[in-house]
Amino acid sequence: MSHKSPKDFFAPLAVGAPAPLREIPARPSRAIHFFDPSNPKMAAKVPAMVGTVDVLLGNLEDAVKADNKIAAREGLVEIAKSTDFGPTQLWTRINSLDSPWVLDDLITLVTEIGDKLDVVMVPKVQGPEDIHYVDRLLAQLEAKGGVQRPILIHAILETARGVANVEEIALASPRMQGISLGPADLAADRKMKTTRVGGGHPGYLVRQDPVDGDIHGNRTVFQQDLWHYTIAKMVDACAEAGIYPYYGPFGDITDVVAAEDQFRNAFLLGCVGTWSLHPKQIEIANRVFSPSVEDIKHARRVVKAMGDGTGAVMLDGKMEDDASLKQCLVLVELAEELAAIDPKLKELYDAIEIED
Ligand SMILES: CC(C)(COP(=O)(O)OP(=O)(O)OC[C@H]1O[C@@H](n2cnc3c(N)ncnc32)[C@H](O)[C@@H]1OP(=O)(O)O)[C@@H](O)C(=O)NCCC(=O)NCCSC(=O)C[C@H](O)C(=O)O
Ligand SMILES: [Mg+2]
Repeated sequence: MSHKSPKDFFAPLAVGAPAPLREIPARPSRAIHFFDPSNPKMAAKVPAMVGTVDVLLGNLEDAVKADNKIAAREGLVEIAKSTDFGPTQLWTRINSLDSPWVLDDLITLVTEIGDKLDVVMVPKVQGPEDIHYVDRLLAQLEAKGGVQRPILIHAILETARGVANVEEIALASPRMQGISLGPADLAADRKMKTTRVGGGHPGYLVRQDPVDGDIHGNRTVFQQDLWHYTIAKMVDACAEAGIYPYYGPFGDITDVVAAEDQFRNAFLLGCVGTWSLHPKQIEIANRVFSPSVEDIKHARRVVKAMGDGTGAVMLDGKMEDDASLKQCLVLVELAEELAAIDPKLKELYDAIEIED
C-alpha cells in the first residue's frame, strides 16, 4: 500500500522540495564501485576513477568500522565538494535505518552535498514503509537544503521479509531508482548455510542418475545457482515498476573468473549492473554488462530483417518474430545508451557492419 494515492503519487512530500521524476533515467550503471571515504588510500583514488566507472559509491555502512562512521560521512562530504564527477554518478550507502548514525548521515549529506548526490542506497530494507520514511525525510531535507532535483533511492534486497515484499518496495516511491541483491545479509537472515559473499557453493548441486544402478559409480554433478530465484524475483519487481535491478557484492576478490560468472548470470537474468568491491572488478563489470559486438550485430540483423516489427522470419536457421525482436531491441537500446558515455564502446559498436 503506497503512502500516496495515485492522484498525488508524483507530488513533492515537502513544500519547497523538487518535484519527483515521472520516469527514472536509464543512466549507465554497469559497475557501482564501493569505496570507504574514511580510508585515505581509497579516498585519494576517487578523482582519478571519475570517468572510468559509471557509479562511485561512498559507503558508510558495513565494511566501515564503527569508530570511522563519522569520518566516513565527513570524508564523503569533502570528496563530493572537491570532485567534478563528469559523467560518473555519485551514490552513497547510508547506515541502516535502526542505526545511531543514519539520521545524521541523511541530514549532513542532503543539506551539504545534496546537489552532487544522485542516489541514496538504503540497506536492509524490510518493506515499503522503509522507503516511505526515507522518501519523506529526503523531501524535507531537500527543501531545507535547497536541492534542485530529487535524490533517488536504491534498496538493497538482503532480508527475507524484503524478498517477500520486493514488489511493494519497488513501487513504494517515484524516487525508487533500483534494487540490488545483498547475498551476505540475505544468507544470514534466511539461515542459509553458505558463508560466501555471493557466488555458488560446491554443496548446492544436482547429480546424474546412477548408471546400471551403481550409486557409487562415476556420476557427473552440476553445481546450481544459489541466487537464481531471488535475482529473478527482484528483476520481475523492478521490471514491473520501471526501475533497475543489480547484482550486489562478490566477495572472493581474487577469483576474477567466478566473479565474471556471477556477474554474467545476473546480466543474462535482466540485471543492468553489479557492485564492484575492488578496482579489479570494475573492468569485469564494464565488460560483462556491455552487450558483446556479436550480440549487437545479431540484434541489428534481426531488427533489419523484421521490417515493420511484426510477423516471423528465418535468420541463420532460427525463427525471429515480434517477441524476439523486442529481446533484440533491449540489447540495441542498451548499446546506444552505453555508447553515448563510453567512447571505446561507441567505436566498437559503430564498426559493426551488417551485410544486405
Ligand atoms: C577487500 C579490501 C579490504 C581489499 O583491500 P586491500 O587489501 O587494500 O586490497 P589490495 O591490496 O589488492 O588493494 C590494491 C590497491 O587498491 C586499493 N583498493 C582496494 N579496494 C579499493 C576500493 N574499493 N576502491 C578503491 N581502491 C581500492 C587499495 O587501497 C590498494 O591501493 P594501493 O596500496 O595504493 O595500491 C578492499 O578492496 C575493500 O575494502 N573493498 C570494499 C569492501 C566493501 O565496500 N564492502 C562492503 C560492500 S559488500 C556488503 O556490505 C555486503 C552486502 O551488503 C550484503 O549483505 O550482501
Ligand atoms: Mg549487507
